[in-house]
Amino acid sequence: MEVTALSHNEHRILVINPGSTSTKIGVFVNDHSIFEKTIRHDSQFIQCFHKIADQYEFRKKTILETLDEEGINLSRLDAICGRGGLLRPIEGGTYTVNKEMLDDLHSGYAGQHASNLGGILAYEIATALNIPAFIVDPVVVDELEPLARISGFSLIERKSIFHALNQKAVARRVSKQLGKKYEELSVIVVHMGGGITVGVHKNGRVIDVNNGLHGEGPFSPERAGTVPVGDLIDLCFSGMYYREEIMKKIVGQGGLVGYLGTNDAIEVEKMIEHGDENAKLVYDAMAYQVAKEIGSASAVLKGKVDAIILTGGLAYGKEFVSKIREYINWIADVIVQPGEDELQALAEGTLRVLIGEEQAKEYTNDKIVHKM
Ligand SMILES: Nc1ncnc2c1ncn2[C@@H]1O[C@H](COP(=O)(O)OP(=O)(O)O)[C@@H](O)[C@H]1O
Ligand SMILES: CCCC(=O)OP(=O)(O)O
Repeated sequence: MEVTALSHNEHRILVINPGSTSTKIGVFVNDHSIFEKTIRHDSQFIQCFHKIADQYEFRKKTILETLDEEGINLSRLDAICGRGGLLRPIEGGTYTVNKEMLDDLHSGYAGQHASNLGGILAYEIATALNIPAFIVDPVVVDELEPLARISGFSLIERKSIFHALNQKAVARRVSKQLGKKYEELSVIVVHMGGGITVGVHKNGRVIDVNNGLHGEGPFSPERAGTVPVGDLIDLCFSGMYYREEIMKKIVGQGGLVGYLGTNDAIEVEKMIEHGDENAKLVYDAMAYQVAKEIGSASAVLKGKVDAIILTGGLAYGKEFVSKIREYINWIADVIVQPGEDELQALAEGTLRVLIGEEQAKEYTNDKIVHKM
């Protein structure tokens, strides 16, 4: 690749977004991408690792080899940023990767999710280069209103676990397009990927959102979402399953995977094209549940919704999007922003700190959370 001299106000940033079956990496000069690559991993190989953190050595080697092949000079980097992680609940922003954060990511204190590797990889590669490591808007960004925390069962509090990074980045982008500040708007952002989360963004804060990992909301390509609770309890105590097996059926093998054996919506669309009635019913049900969640989010905003934004991989599906639209068009304008731009969002969050526009926040592990 072409090597150019950096001027004093240019910052070169490596960003790392570990997903369940891929690691996306990018190199940015300020907020301008000069290299991006999705490294795919064999899903059966990945599943051999007992804990997410055990994949660290393998993913690090793959990243470094890829950068080397592309001729990227690591010594010219100024900072590294990873997508993090199932940590304890924190407010949005850019965080320095510190020891307390690393302890929680390594142990999976708040749970197992591929993004736990983001902070670990950023830290390990950055430390060898003597440069800082950050994470931006991790999946545990928690800005819930007190009202939204009440689950209805006094032993369990609702949690904020969602696609915070992409939801906030897309909401900021659309606000700009609408000629307003993110902090002035009330929007509903629907990220539809492996998991599906519907966030209520009011004046720059996500005041309510479904826990998209193992909590609630619509079912998704690989997660069950809300399930009838009494029946789930019966299943748990039926003696037929270990805890890990039930958890896997909810996260990873739930949703489309459970009904149709695939998490790939494109494959499901092909099944429907070939006349598979069951696939059509299940796919329609997923759109129906997403629409119901949007309706519920619009009630949180008392109907004063500036826009509904559909994003994530499933937003590429024209039929799927049009099904959702049929139910929710009456609420507000629907803006479709397919895919995600998480690498860009990581670079922008890091840059805000490097140029002094924001100060990096410090993570502390003094909050106790119910472990999963
Ligand atoms: N063109 C497309 N049409 C319909 N569905 C798509 C399309 N592209 C991707 N998807 C689906 O989007 C889902 C993955 O979304 P993505 O946002 O990449 O997930 P992740 O949460 O892993 O980042 C998969 O079910 C995939 O099949
Ligand atoms: C854990 C909430 C965010 C999420 O579901 O991410 P993926 O869809 O990338 O697994």
